[in-house]
Amino acid sequence: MDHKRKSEENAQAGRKVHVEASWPNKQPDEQLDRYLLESPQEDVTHSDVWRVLRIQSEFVSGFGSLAGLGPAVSVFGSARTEPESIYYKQAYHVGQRLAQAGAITITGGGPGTMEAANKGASEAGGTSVGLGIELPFETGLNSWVNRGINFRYFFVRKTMFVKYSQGFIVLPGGFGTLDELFEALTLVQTQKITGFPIVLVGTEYWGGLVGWLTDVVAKERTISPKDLDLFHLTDDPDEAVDIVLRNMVKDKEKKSASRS
Ligand SMILES: CC(C)=CCNc1ncnc2c1ncn2[C@@H]1O[C@H](COP(=O)(O)O)[C@@H](O)[C@H]1O
Repeated sequence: MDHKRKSEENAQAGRKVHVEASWPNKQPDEQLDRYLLESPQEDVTHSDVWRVLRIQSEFVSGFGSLAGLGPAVSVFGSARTEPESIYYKQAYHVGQRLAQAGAITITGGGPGTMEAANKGASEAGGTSVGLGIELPFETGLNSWVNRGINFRYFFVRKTMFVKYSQGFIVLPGGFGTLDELFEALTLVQTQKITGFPIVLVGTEYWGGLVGWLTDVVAKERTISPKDLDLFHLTDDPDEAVDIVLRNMVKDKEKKSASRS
């Protein structure tokens, strides 16, 4: 996928891409997230203290940019999914359906499944958010993001997905996707977030993991058997969208009832 060419085409077509750096004076080759996670050495201990202020500022600018975003759903999946893949088509469909329903699509702003969901949302006239991450192999935001923010710290960015969406739809993916999935599951399990639907799309892909969670993890009681109800599993992207949209309506009704 030639992203540069796509960006130029988008620019010519007049598509507006609003990108905000979450930290001013951004130096793309500086991998702050990596430095932060390195073991402390005598001479860098003090810079860790300053780093806290940078992290704080990334939270502040993320919250500032996304405040009042509106109803949104985060869509996750592999950065490596090819456009010919069924998962790419499904993610596109998810983005499209969300936009048609007036919901915002949030992704990691990268290639593959993220690009597909952003493309579906953007082509259906919806708000297509990309929460990009600075990586050593810079890929940049995909061309279908029409509201983009760049982050340096994965953990700051992950907070934004949870805080500004009302559900997760998770297509097949690798470590990044699994990280996002399990963070959400842990937050729901520990009731840090409530009424938050998590839908896995792709029974063949996720079946092994779900089987292991059921036959080993729940059986060994390292999770409660009822924790298996914290997520849905489907092959149908429409069903995935319906689950999160239904939950959004329920949530809205609950909030307005508690106000009256
Ligand atoms: C080709 C390649 C690896 C590009 C990396 N470019 C990326 N850009 C933005 N978010 C990403 C990227 N890689 C991983 N992520 C994050 O991790 C998830 C995908 O990771 P994975 O490919 O399943 O493990 C995404 O939902 C996203 O939030």
